[in-house]
Amino acid sequence: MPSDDEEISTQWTKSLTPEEHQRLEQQNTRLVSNHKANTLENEAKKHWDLFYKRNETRFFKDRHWSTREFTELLSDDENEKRRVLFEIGCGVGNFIFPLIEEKLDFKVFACDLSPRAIEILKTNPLYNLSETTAFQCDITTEDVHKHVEKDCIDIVTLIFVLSAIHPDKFTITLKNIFTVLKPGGLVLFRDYGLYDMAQIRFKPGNKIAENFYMRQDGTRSFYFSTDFVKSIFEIVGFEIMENTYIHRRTVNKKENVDVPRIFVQTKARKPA
Ligand SMILES: C[S@@+](CC[C@H](N)C(=O)[O-])C[C@H]1O[C@@H](n2cnc3c(N)ncnc32)[C@H](O)[C@@H]1O
Repeated sequence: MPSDDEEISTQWTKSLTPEEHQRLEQQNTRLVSNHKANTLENEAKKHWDLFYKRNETRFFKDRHWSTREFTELLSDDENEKRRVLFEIGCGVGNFIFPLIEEKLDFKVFACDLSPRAIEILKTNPLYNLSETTAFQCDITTEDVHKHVEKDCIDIVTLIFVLSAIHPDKFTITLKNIFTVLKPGGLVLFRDYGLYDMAQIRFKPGNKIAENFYMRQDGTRSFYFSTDFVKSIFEIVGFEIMENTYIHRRTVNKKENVDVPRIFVQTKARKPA
């Protein structure tokens, strides 16, 4: 029986069944209007803030897989200078607090579009125990440079965040990240993969653009192929170190849930 944690990494995405193909075709019969799409873009901050008002810390699980998947977060060099980590789209801290609990020796910057997420994150007792600076910021704008100097970050983590951003803004987002990284610095990326079950499940009326959808709560989600991830990182000047699909099963025996998920995981480097 697959466990909740089982992950297989591959170079391929799934092939679609005829029914899945038909569902994806049906999504094109009714697209989100331009007016609605523009409103969603202008109100992205409001929708994420309402998300955290409703869910507080209850929605995302702590990411306890991070050092297993991203061994770059571990360092065995005791003489190394303290490294600087920047968690972008940190939400309420499900990625960074497990790292702090594991006593990884980082100075941490963390930002999110939602002011409420940052407020909640700051109430976590681990916040004051660590050298963490959290701030509200839209990573698609140059505001980030008011908080973080250029060429100063060793590792940027971007975990299920780029998918929430309009694809027209992927390049500017990655340029902002490139600017704050030190030469030789890394981006660790995980996000929703092409043909993930959540993509196939969308009904007509929710598709905004190719592989980009609106959820019922007004937040949005993009589904990435590894080729697409490679192209957007390389346009900005990153070197791709790893880029793969992750096939995972989410299993909850009590609730009789056993669903396949597809993610993309990428490691990219700013040239030294
Ligand atoms: C799916 S959540 C992931 C949260 C966290 N990274 C984790 O793994 O638990 C996506 C997060 O991205 C944030 N976000 C969306 N657009 C953003 C933007 N333009 N700039 C910064 N954060 C953004 C949202 O507020 C939300 O907290």
